[in-house]
Amino acid sequence: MTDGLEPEPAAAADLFGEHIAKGRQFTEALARHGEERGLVGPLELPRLWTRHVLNSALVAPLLRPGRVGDVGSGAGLPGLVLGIMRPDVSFVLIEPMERRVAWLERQVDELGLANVEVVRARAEEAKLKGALDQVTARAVSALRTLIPITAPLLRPGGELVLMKGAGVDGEIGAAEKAIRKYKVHDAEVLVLGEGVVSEVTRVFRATVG
Ligand SMILES: C[S@@+](CC[C@H](N)C(=O)[O-])C[C@H]1O[C@@H](n2cnc3c(N)ncnc32)[C@H](O)[C@@H]1O
Repeated sequence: MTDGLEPEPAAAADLFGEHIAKGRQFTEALARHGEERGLVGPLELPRLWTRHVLNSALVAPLLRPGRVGDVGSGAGLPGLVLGIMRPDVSFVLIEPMERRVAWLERQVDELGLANVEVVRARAEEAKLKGALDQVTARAVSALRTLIPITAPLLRPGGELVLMKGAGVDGEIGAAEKAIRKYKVHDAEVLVLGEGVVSEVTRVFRATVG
């Protein structure tokens, strides 16, 4: 057990299923090294499971076998959590900051995630245009600026799976121009985890092209 880390919530084993050992390994590594590496603030340890790891884990059932990009993975949220939970999906974690990339690569190695690749780049400069089936992102930017950097990575008919806060409806209103420009359609807001975790996760899901 790592000092200050929230005890593992009951929902963790249910959500991770057979992958719970790796879920614990990643969460404990983040609790141990996250602060010194500037990945999570000290105040996050008592809510690392619920607010960060389980919140990310709730997205796993939305993914389909194929190639999924996680833009701005940072500490590996949601990319590494999803990589652990969905070995049937190929992930590419797109992150520009060198020390975060080093962390992600080390975790991929230590967790033995053969399905996860790390690319050091800003999304708009990554050589992945039109290459992905789905794109995830969490806490990167508002939809107005997030859609222009994520939508071009998708193949026609690919899907945005963007984790958002309670202000998502306002973000959608402000993103109208980008939604039209990037041919974003069939958009919906999913509320995940009600009755399962203390903080629900909202996802803006939409098809592009
Ligand atoms: C606030 S952090 C969130 C990290 C992680 N997704 C999370 O939920 O904890 C935002 C991350 O997005 C990355 N980022 C910012 N702009 C980006 C861009 N244009 N393309 C890819 N990543 C970007 C930053 O380097 C940073 O790691």
